[in-house]
Amino acid sequence: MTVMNIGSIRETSNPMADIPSVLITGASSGIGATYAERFARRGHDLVLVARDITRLEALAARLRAETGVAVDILPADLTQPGDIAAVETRLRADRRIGVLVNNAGASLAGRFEKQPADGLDRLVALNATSVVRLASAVAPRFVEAGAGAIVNIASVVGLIPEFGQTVYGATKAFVLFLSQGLSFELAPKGVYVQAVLPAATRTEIWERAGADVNALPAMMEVGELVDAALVGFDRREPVTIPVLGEAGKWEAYQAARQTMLPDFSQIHAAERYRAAS
Ligand SMILES: NC(=O)C1=CN([C@@H]2O[C@H](COP(=O)(O)OP(=O)(O)OC[C@H]3O[C@@H](n4cnc5c(N)ncnc54)[C@H](OP(=O)(O)O)[C@@H]3O)[C@@H](O)[C@H]2O)C=CC1
Ligand SMILES: N[C@@H](C=O)C(=O)O
Repeated sequence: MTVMNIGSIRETSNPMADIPSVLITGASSGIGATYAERFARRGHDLVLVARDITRLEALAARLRAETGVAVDILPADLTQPGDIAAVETRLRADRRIGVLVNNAGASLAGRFEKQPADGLDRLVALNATSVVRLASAVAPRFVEAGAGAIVNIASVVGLIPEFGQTVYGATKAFVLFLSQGLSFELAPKGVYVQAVLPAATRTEIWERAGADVNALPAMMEVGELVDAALVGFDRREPVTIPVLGEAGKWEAYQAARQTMLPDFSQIHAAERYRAAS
């Protein structure tokens, strides 16, 4: 089996050599738990982060038994400063960790004017602040090593203000922008950054937000989502949108955005904004 090391792709005949550990947030269910299973089957030791200790312990025991990899659990509520600090410390100190999967996240039911400010604050803390804090914790060590990978789970909703999940979508737009910016800054230094944009995927996020997933339109199964995201990961794709059939549509979107850049260096208001004299 050829093992590709993250960042600098080195091939080795020894299947157990140079396989970095993977720290996955939101690993107790859904996409995170599936990433844990897939990376364990690839031979990566794991550090699993979430709040539910019982579920983390059960998953860890199963993966140890089924794959033989080492699995640590690190219970943490990523909206709580003391807890996220412990995860940051692990990321800084544990030099075996070569992949960070920033997956933990939630959505919030209701329309903006009905959503409580405290709920919105927690949503931003989990979906956005925790992502940037954990990336910040690990980036210096990855840059120093000239290798490493940061996988940030965004969402297609971050591209759809019309979807009506405004703050959730805003957090996902933040994750996408953060990932693209980090890729611009860190890829030249050997660090791979991937934004993954799932569409609707069958996980507990729906029930946790008060929806009946069985009453919703059909959606992707979580194993198919993660397997597609890992195809993008293995290709070192900076932005992976598993449901997008034509890569050219994303490339055209990026190109259209970049056509505006020369205008952003203008020092006078555009003609269309000049008050009629
Ligand atoms: N399912 C979908 O349709 C889509 C999901 N996504 C994104 O995928 C990611 C994973 O969600 P998904 O698997 O669907 O949903 P799940 O609800 O199944 O998983 C969410 C995970 O995040 C953890 N989590 C929730 N709150 C906290 C917290 N405060 N601190 C630490 N961990 C927390 C949960 O564990 P615990 O409760 O044990 O803490 C759980 O492991 C999210 O970022 C989501 O926005 C993106 C697009 C589509
Ligand atoms: N989690 C879903 C919406 O709530 C999504 O990101 O599609």
